[in-house]
Amino acid sequence: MSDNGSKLTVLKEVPVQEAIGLRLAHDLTQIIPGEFKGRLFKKGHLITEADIPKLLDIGKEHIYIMELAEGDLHEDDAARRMASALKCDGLQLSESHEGKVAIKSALDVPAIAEIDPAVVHAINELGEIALATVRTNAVIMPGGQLAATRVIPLVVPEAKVSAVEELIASYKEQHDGASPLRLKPLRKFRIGLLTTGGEVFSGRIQDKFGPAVTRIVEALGSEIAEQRFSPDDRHTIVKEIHYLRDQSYDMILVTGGMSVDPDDRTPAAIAEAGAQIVSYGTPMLPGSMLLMGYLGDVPIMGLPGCVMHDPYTSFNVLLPRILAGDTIVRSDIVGMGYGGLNSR
Ligand SMILES: Nc1nc2c(c(=O)[nH]1)N[C@H]1C(S)=C(S)[C@@H](COP(=O)(O)OP(=O)(O)OC[C@H]3O[C@@H](n4cnc5c(N)ncnc54)[C@H](O)[C@@H]3O)O[C@H]1N2
Ligand code: MOO
Repeated sequence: MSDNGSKLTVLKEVPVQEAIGLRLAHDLTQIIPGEFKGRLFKKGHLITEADIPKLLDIGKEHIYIMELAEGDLHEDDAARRMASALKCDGLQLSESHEGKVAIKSALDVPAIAEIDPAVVHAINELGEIALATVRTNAVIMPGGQLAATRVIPLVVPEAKVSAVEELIASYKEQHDGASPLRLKPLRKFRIGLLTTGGEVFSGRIQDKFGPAVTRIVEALGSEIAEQRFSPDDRHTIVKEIHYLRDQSYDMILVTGGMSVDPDDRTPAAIAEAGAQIVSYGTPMLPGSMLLMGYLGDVPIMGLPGCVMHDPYTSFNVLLPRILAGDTIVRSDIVGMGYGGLNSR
């Protein structure tokens, strides 16, 4: 509440029994663990006699009646204004709900988030307000949420929200109008897949890698255009990589033979095929034996066995970035170790 010189926001506590005919000043939440969490009453709801036991059930013996002073903002309006300042092409805002506005993807394809952490910190440094975001490079599916705004008290000085708007405006000014919060859409790649391993090539065991990689790739809107098979023979692997390159696929994936056995030929074959190796080995677990390289400008990856069975590996981190058009460099790989342990 702020003193604007003339009038202060008035919050009057009224016992619920005396509140019939009055309007609620904010959304009221009910939580029944395991069953329900959400809005029981909406801001502005006209209280009736039938509401009184429901209000008592959620622990409300009093409600607020509010007269907002000029220069103060209701939590819903403050959250909406902050979210509007952050909105740009590809984003949409939810209605305010219990004082919160969600910022979501408006794209019809998956995307990755690009967020400037310094701006997020500067906004949260102001106090009494909250901007929570996902991390840069998080995958956001169509309609998925990447951030939310809220203020902490029921009422904040408008100056607080203006300060947020100014921080965002000055970021946009310095970045050609780009918001500190944006999405990079994923392109649809046609991918060539080479599955190595004598035990699969000979038919001793059934291929489990193809279906696993297909699932991951398709979930991001791309496709495995062709799958080839090879025994653990370096020359054959090189020949098959060249075949896939000659089909002009957008990316080449090679599975199996990525670790330390004598039959693990894949890393050497990828190098012999002419790829520039960005890194063989990735400081993330699972997924440490992953190889990242480029054959000309075509990304090529050697995928270790864990990709077959582990739901989140270094492949899940790098693939979306490649589909978004990022070129992976060594510092990207090095940076994956911090926070890169997904213990099972
Ligand atoms: N002593 C060490 N052991 C392991 C290391 C290590 O550094 N030192 N690395 C571990 C990591 S990390 C991984 S991941 C695994 C697997 O590495 P590879 O990519 O070399 O996998 P393979 O040896 O080719 O196969 C392992 C396992 O998976 C089966 N497989 C392979 N491809 C398919 C397929 N297409 N369909 C079905 N099953 C497949 C294969 O038959 C083997 O049973 O190594 C750790 N060990
Ligand atoms: O590369 Mo392994 O792929 O860490 O489980």
